[in-house]
Amino acid sequence: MTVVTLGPEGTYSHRAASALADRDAIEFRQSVTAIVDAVASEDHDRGVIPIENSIEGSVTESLDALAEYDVAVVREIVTPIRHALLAQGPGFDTIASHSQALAQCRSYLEREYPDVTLEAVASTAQGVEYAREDPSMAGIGHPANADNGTTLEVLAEDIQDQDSNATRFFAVAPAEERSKGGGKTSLVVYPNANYPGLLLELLEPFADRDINLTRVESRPSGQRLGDYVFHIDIEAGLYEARTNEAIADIETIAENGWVRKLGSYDTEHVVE
Ligand SMILES: O=C(O)C(=O)C[C@]1(C(=O)O)C=C[C@@H](O)C=C1
Repeated sequence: MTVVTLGPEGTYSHRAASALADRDAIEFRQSVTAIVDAVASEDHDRGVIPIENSIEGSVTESLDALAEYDVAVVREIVTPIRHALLAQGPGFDTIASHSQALAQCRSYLEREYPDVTLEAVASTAQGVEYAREDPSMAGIGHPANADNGTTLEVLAEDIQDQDSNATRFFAVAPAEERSKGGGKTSLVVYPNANYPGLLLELLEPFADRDINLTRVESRPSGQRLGDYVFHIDIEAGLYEARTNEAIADIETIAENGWVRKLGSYDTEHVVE
């Protein structure tokens, strides 16, 4: 099985992808959209993308890619995120990392480095690679990246704003691998409508059947201001009659738009 995820080597996405395949079966892309595209066009069997962080919330590029491409979600991987500050030495003037990682360390950075320039780059490991090439830069990423090639100094560890920092990743697969088995299901709903009580109507079919929601997120549809796509995760599988009844109700409400069933899956917690 070949897996594609966010590169270069050493990203948190790479660490999560290691739960699915050996290191030599993992390839890298520079963006989440490119990963989902590679799976939708069946260049790879699986893609691993970050979905949501406990401090910073949704990874919006991932949600938008799931609304745009027809792929299945086949597994959820939750990992702790513990960031370190890596550099050739203390004489840097710029800190580069993924925007999510910079945001997860906001308090530390404001307190310790209020005058340093923060630069958002494609991934944490990319920021660390810049620090490896340039003594005026530091990177924020997993501390294991210090020894990837040349050795960088670990200037500080555990710099995330909360010790409990964790990110949820989805393993995505080609659409025909969509599964009905699993304790959770993800849906993307575009009602293409706007009237009082629409969101309430969309959620009632779950409440009526005692189905717990684990996430509701709205993203702009891109069509017009105030028009939304809803990402809904529920604690029930597509193998259950109540899930299919609730989805049938939602399909009626969204008759002028669309409902995408991303599939059912189980959650795995990866500690390291
Ligand atoms: O840059 C990385 O290392 C990633 O895998 C991306 C990402 C994200 O997009 O949330 C993954 C986990 C952390 O929350 C920080 C960054």
